[in-house]
Amino acid sequence: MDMQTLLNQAIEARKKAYTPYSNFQVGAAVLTKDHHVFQGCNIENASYGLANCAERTAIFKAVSEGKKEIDTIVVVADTEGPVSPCGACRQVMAEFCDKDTKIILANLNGEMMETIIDELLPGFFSSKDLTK
Ligand SMILES: O=c1ccn([C@H]2C[C@H](O)[C@@H](CO)O2)c(=O)[nH]1
Ligand SMILES: [Zn+2]
Repeated sequence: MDMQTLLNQAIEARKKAYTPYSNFQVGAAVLTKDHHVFQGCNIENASYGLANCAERTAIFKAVSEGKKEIDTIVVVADTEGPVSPCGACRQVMAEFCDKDTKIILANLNGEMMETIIDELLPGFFSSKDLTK
Protein backbone atom coordinates (compact mmCIF):
# COMPACT_ATOMS: atom_id res chain seq x y z
CA MET A 1 0.00 0.00 0.00
CA ASP A 2 1.39 3.41 -0.88
CA MET A 3 1.79 6.18 1.63
CA GLN A 4 -0.71 8.53 0.01
CA THR A 5 -3.46 5.91 0.26
CA LEU A 6 -2.72 5.36 3.94
CA LEU A 7 -2.59 9.13 4.54
CA ASN A 8 -5.99 9.47 2.85
CA GLN A 9 -7.39 6.83 5.21
CA ALA A 10 -6.07 8.81 8.18
CA ILE A 11 -7.63 11.99 6.76
CA GLU A 12 -10.95 10.16 6.35
CA ALA A 13 -10.74 8.80 9.92
CA ARG A 14 -10.14 12.33 11.21
CA LYS A 15 -13.58 13.35 9.97
CA LYS A 16 -15.09 11.01 12.59
CA ALA A 17 -13.25 12.66 15.51
CA TYR A 18 -15.47 13.40 18.51
CA THR A 19 -14.00 16.63 19.87
CA PRO A 20 -16.66 18.88 21.44
CA TYR A 21 -14.16 20.08 24.06
CA SER A 22 -10.92 20.78 22.18
CA ASN A 23 -12.30 21.11 18.65
CA PHE A 24 -8.95 19.61 17.58
CA GLN A 25 -9.46 16.70 15.22
CA VAL A 26 -6.86 14.02 14.63
CA GLY A 27 -6.91 10.99 12.36
CA ALA A 28 -4.70 7.93 12.22
CA ALA A 29 -4.24 4.83 10.12
CA VAL A 30 -2.30 1.72 11.05
CA LEU A 31 -1.05 -0.62 8.33
CA THR A 32 -0.25 -4.05 9.76
CA LYS A 33 2.51 -6.25 8.38
CA ASP A 34 -0.16 -8.54 6.97
CA HIS A 35 -1.68 -5.63 5.04
CA HIS A 36 -4.73 -4.76 7.10
CA VAL A 37 -5.61 -1.13 7.75
CA PHE A 38 -7.16 0.15 10.99
CA GLN A 39 -8.36 3.73 11.16
CA GLY A 40 -8.72 5.81 14.32
CA CYS A 41 -9.89 9.23 15.46
CA ASN A 42 -9.66 11.03 18.78
CA ILE A 43 -12.63 10.57 21.09
CA GLU A 44 -13.15 13.02 23.93
CA ASN A 45 -15.24 12.92 27.08
CA ALA A 46 -16.91 15.42 29.42
CA SER A 47 -14.38 14.08 31.92
CA TYR A 48 -11.58 15.63 29.87
CA GLY A 49 -8.78 13.33 30.98
CA LEU A 50 -10.50 10.35 29.41
CA ALA A 51 -9.89 11.53 25.83
CA ASN A 52 -8.46 8.80 23.64
CA CYS A 53 -6.08 9.98 20.94
CA ALA A 54 -6.48 8.98 17.30
CA GLU A 55 -3.30 6.94 17.11
CA ARG A 56 -4.15 4.97 20.24
CA THR A 57 -7.64 4.31 18.90
CA ALA A 58 -6.16 2.90 15.68
CA ILE A 59 -3.52 0.82 17.48
CA PHE A 60 -6.04 -0.57 19.97
CA LYS A 61 -8.41 -1.46 17.15
CA ALA A 62 -5.62 -3.39 15.43
CA VAL A 63 -4.52 -5.19 18.58
CA SER A 64 -8.07 -6.03 19.59
CA GLU A 65 -8.53 -7.68 16.20
CA GLY A 66 -5.42 -9.79 16.77
CA LYS A 67 -3.06 -7.67 14.62
CA LYS A 68 -0.05 -6.61 16.68
CA GLU A 69 2.64 -6.35 14.02
CA ILE A 70 2.66 -2.84 12.62
CA ASP A 71 4.33 -1.81 9.38
CA THR A 72 3.31 1.87 9.30
CA ILE A 73 1.37 4.37 11.41
CA VAL A 74 0.14 7.64 9.90
CA VAL A 75 -1.15 10.47 12.10
CA VAL A 76 -2.65 13.66 10.70
CA ALA A 77 -4.11 16.87 12.11
CA ASP A 78 -4.67 20.45 11.03
CA THR A 79 -1.43 21.67 12.54
CA GLU A 80 1.17 24.16 11.36
CA GLY A 81 3.78 21.46 10.87
CA PRO A 82 3.43 17.68 11.09
CA VAL A 83 1.35 16.71 14.15
CA SER A 84 3.30 15.77 17.28
CA PRO A 85 1.95 12.70 19.12
CA CYS A 86 1.51 13.07 22.87
CA GLY A 87 3.68 11.20 25.35
CA ALA A 88 1.03 8.58 26.13
CA CYS A 89 0.72 7.70 22.45
CA ARG A 90 4.49 7.53 22.04
CA GLN A 91 4.63 4.99 24.86
CA VAL A 92 1.77 2.94 23.37
CA MET A 93 3.47 3.07 19.96
CA ALA A 94 6.66 1.81 21.63
CA GLU A 95 4.80 -1.29 22.77
CA PHE A 96 3.77 -2.30 19.26
CA CYS A 97 6.34 -0.72 16.93
CA ASP A 98 9.59 -2.44 16.14
CA LYS A 99 12.74 -0.49 15.34
CA ASP A 100 11.77 -0.27 11.65
CA THR A 101 8.07 0.53 11.96
CA LYS A 102 7.46 3.67 9.93
CA ILE A 103 5.72 6.49 11.79
CA ILE A 104 4.47 9.19 9.45
CA LEU A 105 3.42 12.50 10.98
CA ALA A 106 1.46 14.79 8.69
CA ASN A 107 -0.77 17.80 8.47
CA LEU A 108 -3.58 18.79 6.12
CA ASN A 109 -1.26 20.98 4.01
CA GLY A 110 0.62 17.95 2.78
CA GLU A 111 3.61 18.40 5.07
CA MET A 112 4.93 15.08 6.28
CA MET A 113 7.80 13.65 8.23
CA GLU A 114 8.81 10.03 8.65
CA THR A 115 10.29 8.85 11.91
CA ILE A 116 10.75 5.76 14.08
CA ILE A 117 9.96 5.06 17.69
CA ASP A 118 13.56 5.43 18.87
CA GLU A 119 13.50 9.01 17.65
CA LEU A 120 10.04 9.78 19.04
CA LEU A 121 10.68 8.33 22.49
CA PRO A 122 14.35 7.65 23.15
CA GLY A 123 14.90 5.27 26.05
CA PHE A 124 11.26 4.23 26.18
CA PHE A 125 10.11 1.92 28.96
CA SER A 126 9.60 -1.61 27.69
CA SER A 127 9.06 -5.18 28.80
CA LYS A 128 12.85 -5.49 29.09
CA ASP A 129 12.72 -3.06 31.99
CA LEU A 130 10.40 -5.38 33.90
CA THR A 131 13.09 -7.99 34.42
CA LYS A 132 16.38 -7.41 36.17
O1 LIG B 1 -1.25 13.28 18.38
C1 LIG B 1 -2.31 13.63 18.93
C2 LIG B 1 -2.42 14.79 19.72
C3 LIG B 1 -3.63 15.10 20.29
N1 LIG B 1 -4.71 14.29 20.08
C4 LIG B 1 -6.03 14.65 20.63
C5 LIG B 1 -6.26 14.48 22.10
C6 LIG B 1 -7.40 15.47 22.33
O2 LIG B 1 -8.63 14.89 21.93
C7 LIG B 1 -7.09 16.60 21.35
C8 LIG B 1 -6.42 17.79 21.96
O3 LIG B 1 -5.31 17.39 22.71
O4 LIG B 1 -6.26 16.01 20.36
C9 LIG B 1 -4.62 13.16 19.31
O5 LIG B 1 -5.61 12.46 19.08
N2 LIG B 1 -3.41 12.86 18.78
ZN1 LIG C 1 -1.87 10.87 22.24
